[in-house]
Parts: sequence; C-alpha cells; structure tokens
Amino acid sequence: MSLRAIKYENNSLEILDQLLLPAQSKYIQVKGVEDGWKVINKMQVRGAPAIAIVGCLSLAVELHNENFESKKQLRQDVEGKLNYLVSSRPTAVNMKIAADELIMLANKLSEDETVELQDMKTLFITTIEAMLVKDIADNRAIGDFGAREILSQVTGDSQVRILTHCNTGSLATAGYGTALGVIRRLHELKRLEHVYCTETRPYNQGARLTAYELVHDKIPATLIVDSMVAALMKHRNISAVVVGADRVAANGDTANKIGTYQIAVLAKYHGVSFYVAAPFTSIDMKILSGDHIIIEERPDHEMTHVGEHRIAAKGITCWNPAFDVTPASLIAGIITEKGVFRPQDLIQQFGQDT
Ligand SMILES: CSC[C@@H](O)[C@@H](O)C(=O)COP(=O)(O)O
Repeated sequence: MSLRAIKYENNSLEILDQLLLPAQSKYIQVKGVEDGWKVINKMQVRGAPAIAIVGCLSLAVELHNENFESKKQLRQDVEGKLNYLVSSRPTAVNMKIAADELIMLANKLSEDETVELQDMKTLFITTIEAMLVKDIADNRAIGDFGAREILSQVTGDSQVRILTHCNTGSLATAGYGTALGVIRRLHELKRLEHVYCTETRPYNQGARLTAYELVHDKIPATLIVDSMVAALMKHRNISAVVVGADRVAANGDTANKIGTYQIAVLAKYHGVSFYVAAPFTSIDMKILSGDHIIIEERPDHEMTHVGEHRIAAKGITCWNPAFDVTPASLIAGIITEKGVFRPQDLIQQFGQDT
C-alpha cells in the first residue's frame, strides 16, 4: 500500500499530520479554508504540490457546504479565499499558480450567461478535484523521464547511486513524488543500487519523512546528516543528485529546501550531475530569475528545539531561512512531466509569462 498524505472522499478532506511522523500516523480533518490555511502554515502538510492540492481541496470542501445568491457572489468568495490561501506560505509557487488559474476560471464562468449558478459551483469543485489525479500522473511521467535521463549517463546495465535532499515523495505530493518519483522509478527498473537521503536540518524532512517513505517501500537507502555530503561524494561514487523544487524561475534558478544550494556547489566540484525534478506547476515563468523569489523565514524554535526538547544554548539568536536558491548554472536538467529541459531552454521553449 502506498503512503497517502491526502485523503479526499465524499467531500471530506483529511491529511496525514506530518508533524507527528514517523512516531505517529494520524489523520486530521480539514473542514474548510481556515483549516486549510492553518495546516499549511504549521507544516502539518508540506511540499510544494501538496500545499496547492490541500489548499484548493479545502476550498472545494467549503464551497460544497455553502449557498450563494449569485454567480458574482460565488466569484468574489473564491477569489478572496484563494488569495488568503496563497498567503499561508510564500516560497512555493504551486498554490499561487493554482489560485490564478481558478480565479481565471471563476471570471470566465461568471461572465458566461449559459452557465447557471449551480453548474458554476459544480464545475469549480470538479476542476479542483482533477488536480489530485493530474498530480499523480505528472509525477509518474517525471519519474520515467528522470530515470531515463540518469540511466542515459551510465554505461550498460549498471546500477546508480543517488543522493536526494528534503522530502519530495508521496507525502509532499498527491502521490509517487517528484525527485522521489525518479528514485522510485529507478528502483522499479531494478537500476537503483542505493539512495542516500540527507537529514535536512532544521526540520528533518529527510530523516523523518523521506527515510520513512524509503523504509516503507523497501528501497535500499542510507541516511546522512547534511554536513556529510562532500565526504559522501568523495567516497561513495554518487551517480547523480535529484532534488525537488518550490519555485523555478524562467531562467532555471531554483528555490528548494535550505541546503540544496550547497549540495549543488559540491556536486559541481565533484563532477556529479545535479537535477531538479518538478511539475510545471512549480515553474514560475512570471519571474526572470531567482533574485525575485521570496524566501520564507521560519521561527527560531525549529532550530533551537527538536520536538519539545531544546538543543541550542538559551539566549542565542537564529537565522532560519526555509529555502535557498540554486543558480541555473549548477543545474544539469529540470525533469518535468513534459520532458527534461536544460535550465536555459525553459524560456526559449515556453516563453516568459508577463
Ligand atoms: C515535491 S516537494 C519539493 C519541495 O517542496 C521540497 O523539497 C521542499 O523543499 C519542501 O519544503 P517544506 O518546507 O517541507 O514544504
């Protein structure tokens, strides 16, 4: 049975509380937009694609139980709530892209005189529900393109050793995962010798979540702490690094979990190919470079404590940016559901969205 971070059935939404993993697997109910905003902001659900899907589904649940007097009222309601959901976490672009698309749909439907109020509401909800299915299909395509790309760099039938960072699996998406999807696909093809996952300080998404998924799926894996990456590359003959993304700029600069940038620098030094795996919903063609990405800063508590246990000296100040930006020049390829692109080819192929 694959792990399910998001359960959505009969208009009821539940998410696996990722703050409690791996010690406890407990689902919590999301009854509407206010709950949606809170579970995203508190990181009970996290990972760029999962944030967007849970945010939008929380709106679908709320809409289902609401009555509207006019299409104009429905349109205003969804616009306000989507903008509120976008404010829950700033760096991942997926929620913003989903909100912009849904607001455009709401505008179109409210102007279309052939569409009745009830049909508008139903269409809106079914569009949101389709996101869940599409994300899994996209992740499987990412997995396949990524595995083929990595295997094209090795000779014969040899197996590969991959390093990944943070959590990009079933827990960060609707299922299967992005970078972890590539790793799952390599394992399915019996071409994965071993995967190394970083602990991913300060929030330990690697040690708590990726390690949990790898053990669950019986994928040969080893945990390292973040400061071991250079030694790992020197001693363990890593074939490639694959990480996810929270936002890819039009020039290919990529914001991802803090620590990604230093891994990319080390990969360059050691001649290891560094890949980003992300769906198109993580690509922000509206911004030219990573300089325009807002980096979320999280509370000191996440650094000074592990759970409720304080590990840092009392009185010390902290700097806790949750993400960093890896320059496009360090990225060998961006693995998407439409294929693998060199960062510099994104603009040429898809144009800047102004
Ligand atoms: C498929 S998820 C890709 C990224 O969102 C992931 O690596 C990451 O950085 C998640 O950060 P988080 O702060 O846990 O939401």
